Amino acid sequence: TVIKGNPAAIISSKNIAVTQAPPLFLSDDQVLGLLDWETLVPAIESVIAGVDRGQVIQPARLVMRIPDKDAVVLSMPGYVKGTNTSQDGSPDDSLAVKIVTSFTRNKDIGLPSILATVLLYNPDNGKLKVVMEGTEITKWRTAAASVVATKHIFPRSKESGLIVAIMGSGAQASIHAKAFDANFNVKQINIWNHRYPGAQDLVNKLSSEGLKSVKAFEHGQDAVKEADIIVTATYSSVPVVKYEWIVKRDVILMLLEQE
Ligand SMILES: NC(=O)C1=CN([C@@H]2O[C@H](COP(=O)(O)OP(=O)(O)OC[C@H]3O[C@@H](n4cnc5c(N)ncnc54)[C@H](O)[C@@H]3O)[C@@H](O)[C@H]2O)C=CC1
Ligand SMILES: O=C(O)C1=NCCCC1
Repeated sequence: TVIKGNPAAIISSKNIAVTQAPPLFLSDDQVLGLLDWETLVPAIESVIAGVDRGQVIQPARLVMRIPDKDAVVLSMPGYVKGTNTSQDGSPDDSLAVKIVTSFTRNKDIGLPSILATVLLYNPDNGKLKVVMEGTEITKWRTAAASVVATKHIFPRSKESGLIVAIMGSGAQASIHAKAFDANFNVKQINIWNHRYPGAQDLVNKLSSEGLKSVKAFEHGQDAVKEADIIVTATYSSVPVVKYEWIVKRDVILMLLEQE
């Protein structure tokens, strides 16, 4: 796809929708090129604050299960009343629908379990502006929300030398390791997976990407016992962390759940 102009500017501009221009298509790679923690974390922070101020419309998501495929389809519309003005001087309201598919057997064919599409509309007339693959933005957004939660509700989040334990070694485990490494003063990241080689593979991948002090653990209890921050990112139907494993008195626990 050839994008004329800066995709970020096109997305935030309303002019594209006023004309008869067809929707822009953005691939995951193109979306990835627009994502960074410095922009995303404050954006998520501001939208969560907007919920409190009544600036966000976000109905409960529609969940469709397909039991014979171990699959779920989630439909998530959302509207955010803008507070700033965009380049053309009008408020930067946003109207979008995200559709997520969760096919847990996808690992067998080398596809992510969670795939997503985001449809972005002109908030004043409902015209479709952008169709984007939403798998990367979904990964990043989820981890950014964990960062925001940690910043605001974990009193020790500004401490240095934090230990993060991550249960799972898939897409969310990986992006949470990167998010916590980039946004907090982390001393060590412990990775546990129900299949140990998965934890080792993720440690190798993160280390090769420059993360320091990432360690694989064979037993969940060992991974969490010194942890300040614990993230569970698995498809397990039973708890992967036991209360009695947690040694420190003030720990933040983030549970990423399948519907
Ligand atoms: N990928 C995303 O953007 C988001 C994912 N989530 C949720 O986070 C969780 C993990 O998702 P992903 O990392 O994307 O999936 P993934 O398929 O990439 O990783 C799944 C992880 O769960 C482990 N696992 C699978 N079955 C297990 C079992 N029975 N017991 C223990 N561990 C098991 C796998 O070994 C792997 O480490 C899911 O519950 C998902 O719904 C939530 C929000 C966004
Ligand atoms: O995007 C989200 O929110 C998701 N929630 C749970 C399943 C994966 C995506």
